[in-house]
Amino acid sequence: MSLEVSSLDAGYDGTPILRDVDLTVEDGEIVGIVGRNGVGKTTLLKAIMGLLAPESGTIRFNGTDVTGEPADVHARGGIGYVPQGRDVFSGLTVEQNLALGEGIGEGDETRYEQVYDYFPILEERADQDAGTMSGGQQQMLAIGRALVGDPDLLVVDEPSEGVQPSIVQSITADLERINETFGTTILFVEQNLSVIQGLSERCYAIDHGTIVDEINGEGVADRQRLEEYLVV
Ligand SMILES: Nc1ncnc2c1ncn2[C@@H]1O[C@H](COP(=O)(O)OP(=O)(O)OP(=O)(O)O)[C@@H](O)[C@H]1O
Repeated sequence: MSLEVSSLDAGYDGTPILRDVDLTVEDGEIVGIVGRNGVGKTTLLKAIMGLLAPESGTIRFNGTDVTGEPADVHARGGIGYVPQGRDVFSGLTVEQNLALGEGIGEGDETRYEQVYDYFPILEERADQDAGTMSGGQQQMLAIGRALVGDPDLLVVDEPSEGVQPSIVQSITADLERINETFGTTILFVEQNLSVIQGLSERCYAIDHGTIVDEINGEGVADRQRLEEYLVV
């Protein structure tokens, strides 16, 4: 698995948001994208997912140019997406929500078992409407739904948002375990310092639609350096 974004420009209805974004994710890495509200983090993930057509630049997945390909092509090619706000279907059961992920990738029964192993609460609540679950449980469901499709790359938009602090840590640990056990590469957006520090091996800071810093190993442990790019 490899993801390579080069000189990417993207925006909405002619309003530029992302400018000249370069970013790479190597096989097996966990890479974070950090930055304040409204700097373009979600826009970047949408462009990577094919939900927003770039103005210019290229997105390569496993060496293949996928720029401008629609989202379902990205999904079938091995990129799973956990959108901001999760987008679970409240009126569908947990199991029905998971099944939506199956249609996308090459999921099979074994994947369900693995997802239920990771998130036992999803098996316990399989027949309940997703809308009856807490924010944290819905986040687990959204991650589970992406995993059912057996992605090589999991793209996660603000996993801590709307999740109780006590559950944030467990979701962080789950993502780490998914990376270790399945070898799933993870690219995530986050503003929560402890999640960023707990999860990222490396991260990019984004401001006004541009990558302004690339922070490696020791830098990730440097709270002050990260706080420059976050609201504290
Ligand atoms: N669908 C849209 N149409 C027009 N403008 C948009 C749209 N979505 C986002 N924007 C604008 O693009 C800019 C970047 O938004 P984006 O959601 O990518 O930021 P973000 O860093 O993910 O912020 P947050 O952390 O609040 O989600 C903002 O100015 C936002 O108002």
